[in-house]
Amino acid sequence: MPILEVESLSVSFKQYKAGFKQVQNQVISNLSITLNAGEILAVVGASGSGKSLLAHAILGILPSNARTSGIIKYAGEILTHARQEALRGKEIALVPQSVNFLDPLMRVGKQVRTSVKSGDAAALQRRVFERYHLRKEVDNMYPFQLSGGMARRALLSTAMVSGAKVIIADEPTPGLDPVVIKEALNNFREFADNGCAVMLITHDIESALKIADKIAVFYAGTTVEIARVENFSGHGEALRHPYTKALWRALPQNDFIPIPGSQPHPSELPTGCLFAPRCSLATSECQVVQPDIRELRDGMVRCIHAN
Ligand SMILES: Nc1ncnc2c1ncn2[C@@H]1O[C@H](COP(=O)(O)OP(=O)(O)OP(=O)(O)O)[C@@H](O)[C@H]1O
Ligand code: NI
Repeated sequence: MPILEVESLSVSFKQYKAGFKQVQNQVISNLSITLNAGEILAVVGASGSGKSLLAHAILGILPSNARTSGIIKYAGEILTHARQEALRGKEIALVPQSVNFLDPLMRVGKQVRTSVKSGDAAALQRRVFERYHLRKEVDNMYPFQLSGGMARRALLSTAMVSGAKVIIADEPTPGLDPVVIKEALNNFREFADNGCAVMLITHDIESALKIADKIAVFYAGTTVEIARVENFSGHGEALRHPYTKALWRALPQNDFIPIPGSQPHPSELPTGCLFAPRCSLATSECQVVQPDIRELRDGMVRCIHAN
């Protein structure tokens, strides 16, 4: 059952160029994604591909100069701004990419306790801190007294005790030691197995493959492929999009060959397929219009040549 649906989301920012010329930078284009109850959907893609902006669009915390179009639904109903505000931190929790989201003036134990909606807040907070190896002294510390890794564990704790149905975790693990990473990933899996859902935004495809059900691959502000994790095997024969195949082959345990070229900047997106300038399959048709995302072999792909 879909718990969160994003339909044709586009996000752009007005930018001023030299000579006060205004341009509209398209940072997310026509993006659709569904998150089902019981599922972990990993979102992977290069830096600047729009992953955090998608998270912020779902939570309704995009900067005020962002212009958006498209529909986001939660539990089948449209997420209006008022509903986003009412559900934020309650039914939909964010593990933010930046540790600056912690309140600098509140002791971290208290911050975590205030996000508990039902049950014994003090006991839940201590239990989650223990799980993430945060000692008793940490309860009374202020964010500036924490290391980056400790702050990240406090942010994870906040989402875990919130009682949310959906957790959107934006790069939750960098800087954490492997034991804590494993703990956090297991927590996400348990959370989903209890009928909730997780969107796990990460650069770490290998970790994502261990716990996720599906992987959405982002490129230049849109999804090029959504595939089940089982498709990531061998030489990537079961994958659909040339970019996904190339990402898979670029992993150290595979061919470890980087993909030549780089992702286009939002101010200079190609008119046709966004990946065409780097794609060995590109034909003249690919230069004309951006392909729609379509179903293919129990997955989704945005490429006219994929079969
Ligand atoms: N407030 C803003 N104004 C203008 N452009 C922005 C703004 N915030 C983000 N962008 C641009 O939107 C694009 C997508 O940014 P986003 O932060 O979503 O990327 P990301 O995929 O999360 O990257 P990373 O992996 O580095 O976290 C980038 O090109 C970024 O420069
Ligand atoms: Ni990001």
